[in-house]
Amino acid sequence: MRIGVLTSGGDCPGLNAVIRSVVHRGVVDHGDEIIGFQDGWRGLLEGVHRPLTLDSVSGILAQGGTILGSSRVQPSHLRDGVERAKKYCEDLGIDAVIPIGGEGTLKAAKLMSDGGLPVVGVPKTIDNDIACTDVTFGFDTAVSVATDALDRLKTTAESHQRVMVVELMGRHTGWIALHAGMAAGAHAIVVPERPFHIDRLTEVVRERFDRNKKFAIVVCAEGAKPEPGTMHWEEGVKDIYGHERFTGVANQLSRELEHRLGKEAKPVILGHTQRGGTPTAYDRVLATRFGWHAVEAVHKGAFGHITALQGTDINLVPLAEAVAELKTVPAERYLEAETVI
Ligand SMILES: Nc1ncnc2c1ncn2[C@@H]1O[C@H](COP(=O)(O)OP(=O)(O)O)[C@@H](O)[C@H]1O
Ligand SMILES: O=P(O)(O)OC[C@H]1O[C@](O)(COP(=O)(O)O)[C@@H](O)[C@@H]1O
Ligand SMILES: [Mg+2]
Repeated sequence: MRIGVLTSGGDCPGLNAVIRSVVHRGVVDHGDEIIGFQDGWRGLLEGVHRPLTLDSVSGILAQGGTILGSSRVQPSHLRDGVERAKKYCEDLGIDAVIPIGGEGTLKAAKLMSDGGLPVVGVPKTIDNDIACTDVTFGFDTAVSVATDALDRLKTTAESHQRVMVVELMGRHTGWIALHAGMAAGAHAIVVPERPFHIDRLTEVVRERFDRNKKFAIVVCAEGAKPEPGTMHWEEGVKDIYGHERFTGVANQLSRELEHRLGKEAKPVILGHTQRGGTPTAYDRVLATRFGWHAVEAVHKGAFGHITALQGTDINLVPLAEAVAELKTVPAERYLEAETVI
């Protein structure tokens, strides 16, 4: 068979491990030809591609980023391009496409699949918010990077009796903040699923100083917001891809906490360091398994599905189910964290 592969949306440690696995399983075990589209859906819409051989994927297992590049394309442009993408694949003799991406990419994959393109998706995101899969690769790496940063911030915060307000990624969900906050022993964790009340947050930090503690670490997901009407809040505007441009929860929160507590509060925005660089061993294994199973699904003709980790098995889940809703942090998971902060 001839199989196309592309990476789309925000990059994520482990993308190269999936690409490598698709090439190995396809070429070595099935005698397939693998074609890589450049820069995500744009490569498919504009016809920019190259063959991927065993040599092209040699040495990329532990490499961050994606050798295929990624991009964002306006959804309307994508909707208009379904027929063009199909025609292009037919002309190239491509039997199936494996898009690797987050919830946006998988919505685009569903669009293509509904339009008749044979597609098997592979979910990726450091945010871990895709429904139907217990975990996405990239999440473990992001949590490790964030935990290491929090550990380091604790020692400098203590030396200067400061509050550190650390902003982690997590546009719609607080999985990275929850896990890194728990792993590093943060003193408050703020997530988008649970709007915060500035009075309560201030009290948590004040009580800590009252107990003669010398510092506090407040972890917040970038998409976290206050309960409406409880503090002045600058809302972000949406970009042309429909993503909110955040105004900086750490900046706004640290200003407010400093004002209320009379203690120095520093904002720290970890940003893209969380998704750059080498994937952890866990993410390399999960990514490799996803690639292997995506090729199997193509050979079974199981189009319109994504690979998903359920327990320890990799199963196939319909795209429609995978994009129906995001996997948010449930209240009981937040309660477990609250007990130890
Ligand atoms: N609702 C949608 N319908 C069709 N295509 C979409 C939709 N949302 C996003 N996409 C496409 O998928 C691309 C990647 O989505 P994005 O949210 O940026 O990244 P991710 O796949 O990591 O979530 C977008 O640039 C766009 O082309
Ligand atoms: O800076 P970018 O590339 O626009 O993306 C930022 C977003 O991408 C992420 O890192 C991952 O989100 P996706 O998996 O949806 O791409 C988010 O945590 C973050 O909000
Ligand atoms: Mg997205």
